Amino acid sequence: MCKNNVPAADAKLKGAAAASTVLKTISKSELASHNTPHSAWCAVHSTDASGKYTGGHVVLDITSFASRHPGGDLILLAAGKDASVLFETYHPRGVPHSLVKKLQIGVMEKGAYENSFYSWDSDFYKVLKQRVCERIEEKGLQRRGSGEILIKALFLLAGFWYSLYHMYTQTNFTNAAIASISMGIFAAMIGVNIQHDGNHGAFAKSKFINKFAGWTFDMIGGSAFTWELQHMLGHHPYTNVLDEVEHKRKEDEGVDCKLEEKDQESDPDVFSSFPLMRMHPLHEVSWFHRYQHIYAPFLFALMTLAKVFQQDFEIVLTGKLYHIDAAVRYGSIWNVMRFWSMKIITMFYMLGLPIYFHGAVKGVGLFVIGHLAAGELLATMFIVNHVIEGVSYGHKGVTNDEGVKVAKPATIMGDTPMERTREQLMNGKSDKSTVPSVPFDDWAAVQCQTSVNWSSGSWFWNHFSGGLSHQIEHHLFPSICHTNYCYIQEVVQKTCEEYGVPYQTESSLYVAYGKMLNHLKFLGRTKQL
Ligand code: HEM
Repeated sequence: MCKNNVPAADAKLKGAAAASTVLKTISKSELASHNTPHSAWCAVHSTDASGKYTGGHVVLDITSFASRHPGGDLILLAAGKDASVLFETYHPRGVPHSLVKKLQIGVMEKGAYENSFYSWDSDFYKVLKQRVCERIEEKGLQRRGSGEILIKALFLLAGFWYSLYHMYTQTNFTNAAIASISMGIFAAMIGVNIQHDGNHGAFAKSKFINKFAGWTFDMIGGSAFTWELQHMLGHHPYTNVLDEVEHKRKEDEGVDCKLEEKDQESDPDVFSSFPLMRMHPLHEVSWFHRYQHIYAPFLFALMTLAKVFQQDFEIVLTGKLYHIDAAVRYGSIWNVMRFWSMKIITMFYMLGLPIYFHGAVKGVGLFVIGHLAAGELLATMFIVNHVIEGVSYGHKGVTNDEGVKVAKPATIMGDTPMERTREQLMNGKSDKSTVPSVPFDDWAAVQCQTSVNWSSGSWFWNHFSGGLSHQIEHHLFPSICHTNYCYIQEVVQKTCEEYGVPYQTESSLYVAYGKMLNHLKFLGRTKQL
């Protein structure tokens, strides 16, 4: 049985910040000013010893605990903000209440973060966490990665360097281009299979190995720090949510964009990665969107180039990406130096050496070909998870009985799939009172509606896609190694069925891709949704 059994971290905690007896009230701006590794505070929603939410948020000083944190310095991503989502999703076995109490230095001022879209009161996620931990134990698996992912990682790294070597040494351009495509594919596979788990703290138990695995993203030309910020503070907590900038712009223009959630955060992985596309129902339609289902597959190929040349530099130079403050990573001169050093080194072997061996035009061509192959593969496997027929968009703000704006995921047709699944569950039961009631804004239920699986349960596709084929499981359990997803999938699906929560899975990547294009076609041609 899975318990909150984490004595090691607890025992090592000596003093930290908790000595004070009178807890001070902390404002949002004061919390936000403690957003660096040298002074890191974070807010998490308040619970009692049994894990029941008691309302409001406690403030923790995690500065000195960070070096002892079993999940490594990932904890620093929480600095300066409401970290309830990270706190809940990265600890499937929970965090001891006594540890939280020891780190607590204050409480958030009344009203701060009350307007967070998610609710955590239902049993759904708690039961899911427990069952998933039990399944992993039953199967004798490690929650974080072991031999299976390590062997794959070594194979992919060897494939990348071997392809690169061939790209330099093939005198025939066609052969060099084939090697470049192969290099691009291996780079994409390293991205989804190694760096992704490493940066989520899921590749291995060792913090050092996780860091090293995460760093492979810099090795293929990206930046692990940028990725952490945009993926873990943008995409995961705010999946399929329209970006704040777009919303503000519309408001300034006096457009009633129906988006009522004023302080909503954004999902920079999905929407801002793809200009010229209408991927969210609240985006305005332009004439060219009519053809987006035709040009989308070509545009997708630019994904990695856009990230490597635009987002990486934007965030390091401005210290911000949309709503995401980068101080916790790029506030450190060492991290900035690592960023620039790795950019220079990777440009040397991915662009400089091809130019040296093949001449300027062919060298640049090979570099671009590699990126296009990587971008196309990544986007194909990723976009179908979040932009597809039947998926819900994060939040169409609805006001609850207390006058608070909360999440109610809805599809582009305006329906909430959970209403349907709940009704089906009700119809099948003679005693309706036994049907569990999961709120629409329940964190885990929202994850199940804003993500879609494909080829669920398949070991091969799970490995090939680095777990992208099990996107629902990934969003629910980002700190569990992707090699486990095909083993926990059945538990997650059954629990969803039991609680009346939607679980959408497509039979193959091919089917999912077709549905994604249909969805884009509809979005590109329909003005008002
Ligand atoms: C805010 C205060 C936090 C505290 C007090 C805390 C404490 C802990 C503790 C006690 C563990 C060991 C759990 C176990 O072995 O089951 C742990 C593991 C972990 N934590 Fe945290 N954590 C915090 C925030 C975070 C954040 C913000 C992240 C991610 C962004 C994170 C990521 C992880 C990961 C990846 C693990 C390893 C999970 C595993 O073994 O499955 N933690 N943390």
